[in-house]
Amino acid sequence: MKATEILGISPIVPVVVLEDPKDALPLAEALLEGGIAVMEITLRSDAALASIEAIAKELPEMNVGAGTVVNAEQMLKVRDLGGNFSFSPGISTGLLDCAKEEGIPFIPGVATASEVMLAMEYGIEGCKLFPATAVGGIELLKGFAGPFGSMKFCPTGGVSLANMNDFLALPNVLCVGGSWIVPKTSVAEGDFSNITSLCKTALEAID
Ligand SMILES: O=C(O)C(=O)C[C@H](O)[C@H](O)COP(=O)(O)O
Repeated sequence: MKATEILGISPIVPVVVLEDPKDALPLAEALLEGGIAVMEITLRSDAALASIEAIAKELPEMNVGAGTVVNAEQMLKVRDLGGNFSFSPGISTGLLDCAKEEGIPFIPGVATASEVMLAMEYGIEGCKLFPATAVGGIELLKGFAGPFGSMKFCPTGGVSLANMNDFLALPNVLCVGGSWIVPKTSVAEGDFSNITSLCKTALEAID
């Protein structure tokens, strides 16, 4: 699947931190029940890789990938475990070369015009804007739309129910990423039905 197709699966990409792989399947099921069939599990915890593996194996209807991928070794590991894509908070030639050589769907994080141009040199059509609100948010995306008319974005970092529609209204935004849809406390308490409700609330609130 191309990176832009991944960004087209759902208007909201949940950014997930899991502390225990046993939470992976119930969480993926809760998101699917809430209408969201894509999830980014960040490699910030020891549980991440096992969680990606479990979901890829047991729930093929969920498009699961990794976030916080910062080197090629991680990108290959994610692919080997069945992960469908890699998101990174940033962009590097090490990651770009690996994704290109191995045909791995890769959504790099960008925050400047030069980083967008580096992505374009590698044929990338969809980037994460990170950290979206801190680097200029809506105004920056409007600015990028001029010189980089064909580049699509997934703003992430500071996006929430309150501002998601401002981002989704922009023609160069395919989806938004956010952790608000999967509160750590709900996962810790096993309150997966709350996560399903948060998905439904967010999807219904899209203009
Ligand atoms: O880990 C990555 O790959 C990242 O790019 C970082 C996350 O996407 C943001 O930390 C989510 O931001 P919030 O929704 O504001 O919590």
